[in-house]
Amino acid sequence: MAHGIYPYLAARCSPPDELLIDLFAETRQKFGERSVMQIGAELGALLTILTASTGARRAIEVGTFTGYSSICIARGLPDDGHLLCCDVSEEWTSLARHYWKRAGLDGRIELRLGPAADTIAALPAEPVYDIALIDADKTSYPIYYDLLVPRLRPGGLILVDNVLQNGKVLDERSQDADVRAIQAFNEAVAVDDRVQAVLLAVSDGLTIARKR
Ligand SMILES: C[S@@+](CC[C@H](N)C(=O)[O-])C[C@H]1O[C@@H](n2cnc3c(N)ncnc32)[C@H](O)[C@@H]1O
Repeated sequence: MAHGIYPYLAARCSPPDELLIDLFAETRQKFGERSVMQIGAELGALLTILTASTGARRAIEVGTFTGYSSICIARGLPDDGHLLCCDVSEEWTSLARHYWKRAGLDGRIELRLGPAADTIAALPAEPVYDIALIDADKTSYPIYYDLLVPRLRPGGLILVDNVLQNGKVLDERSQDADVRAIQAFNEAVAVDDRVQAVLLAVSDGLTIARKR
């Protein structure tokens, strides 16, 4: 992307509301540098748009942290929609729970604590999910993806965050485990004929894979 264009477009997306601004600030105040794990506001807006415009009713998220992405997805669901959140951290997700309540979304969101691969593997292998977000430990992305594809309805979307690794995916000699895992993951998704996929330069890179 041309130099300087990203801040321009990020500043011209619908801004986050007061609740998301408060969540961003409280995450930073409580968890310091860890707050960089939060998704950006422009990706948050895109999550709500994709969830709402596809008419999604059942969603699943791998990697919840303090809840920013989950709130954006849940806001795109209908009142009787359901989002299943998978994370390992009681501490980080306790802030998410607080904000789900404040947002009036706690009835729509369920949290399961534990390794996400175990949580997803324990779900029936039925194609019932309309939309999924993967945003957890990068080396496990292929595992999450392969567990999620059969659980997604035809036409459903898998969204995958951080697929550019701050541009480090271009370094074919990288020894960084996360970068190498994402490089391999991106190659595999591009030739996976179970889906139609596009890699977008939104935030740190977002893959959208639509199940055929
Ligand atoms: C990048 S953060 C997620 C950010 C979140 N989507 C947001 O919008 O704020 C990654 C999260 O993945 C979780 N995580 C890491 N390893 C995991 C695992 N094996 N199973 C489930 N969650 C895991 C971490 O606890 C952390 O909360």
